[in-house]
Amino acid sequence: MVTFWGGKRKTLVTAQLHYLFMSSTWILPDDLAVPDFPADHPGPGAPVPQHWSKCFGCGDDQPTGLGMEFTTGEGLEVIGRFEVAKRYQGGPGFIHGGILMTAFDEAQGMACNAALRSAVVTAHLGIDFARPIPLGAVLELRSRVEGTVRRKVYTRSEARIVDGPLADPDVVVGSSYGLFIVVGHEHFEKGKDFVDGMPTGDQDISAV
Ligand SMILES: CCCCCCCC/C=C\CCCCCCCC(=O)SCCNC(=O)CCNC(=O)[C@H](O)C(C)(C)COP(=O)(O)OP(=O)(O)OC[C@H]1O[C@@H](n2cnc3c(N)ncnc32)[C@H](O)[C@@H]1OP(=O)(O)O
Repeated sequence: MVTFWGGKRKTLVTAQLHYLFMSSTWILPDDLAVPDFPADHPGPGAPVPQHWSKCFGCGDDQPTGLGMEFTTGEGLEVIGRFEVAKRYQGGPGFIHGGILMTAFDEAQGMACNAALRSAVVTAHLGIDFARPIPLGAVLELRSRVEGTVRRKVYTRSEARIVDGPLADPDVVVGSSYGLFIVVGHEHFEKGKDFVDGMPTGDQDISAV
């Protein structure tokens, strides 16, 4: 904790500095329900299909997208991977923060879908940028559902560099928490006039 005087009015300003643990506080509700493990869960290492082929996060028919690929992990964990392409640059040589946030959004949405078998949309996302992430790094995002309250789904995710420059699977380079909301197919009805393609796989969920 650091206290100092600042500004023309000499206001007392108190700032808490997190030198050691760069992570924000995210308080889960007391009435959180942990979802049942799906009876037909394939076990660790199974591919988790894209949810929509035009999706910027996971679609294989989206050339400018992240092209994230997902597999199941232990329990309800979902593991996503992508390589930080040069076009995702923010500061010279490093990933743009918004790209990392997009990856966390996608990864936690996929974890909701795998655990609950329901469509979800993002209501709130938080992110901690713990280390600079170089271009060419292969990022692995491990995400899970912490629990649900009615239609609200609370999630967590951590990113590590597992291949390429600065790879170290023991170092968390970023982390995120999310609040997703379970929605019905009518949610996507509003988008059907703007869709720019047709589903290309059985697993595709889109507005068409
Ligand atoms: C990109 C498309 C994704 C396609 C997914 C296809 C399905 C595949 C399935 C799965 C894979 C997922 C992979 C996708 C990954 C990417 C996901 C994205 O980036 S989604 C795009 C960004 N997000 C939006 O565009 C939402 C825009 N917002 C809305 O449409 C509404 O606000 C919505 C649906 C979130 C809530 O509206 P209401 O009318 O249905 O429900 P109300 O009653 O307002 O909220 C329900 C509960 O949630 C709380 N809530 C809602 N928003 C909140 C917020 N921002 N912060 C805190 N609480 C919030 C409320 O207080 C309420 O809580 P109480 O049950 O009463 O306790």
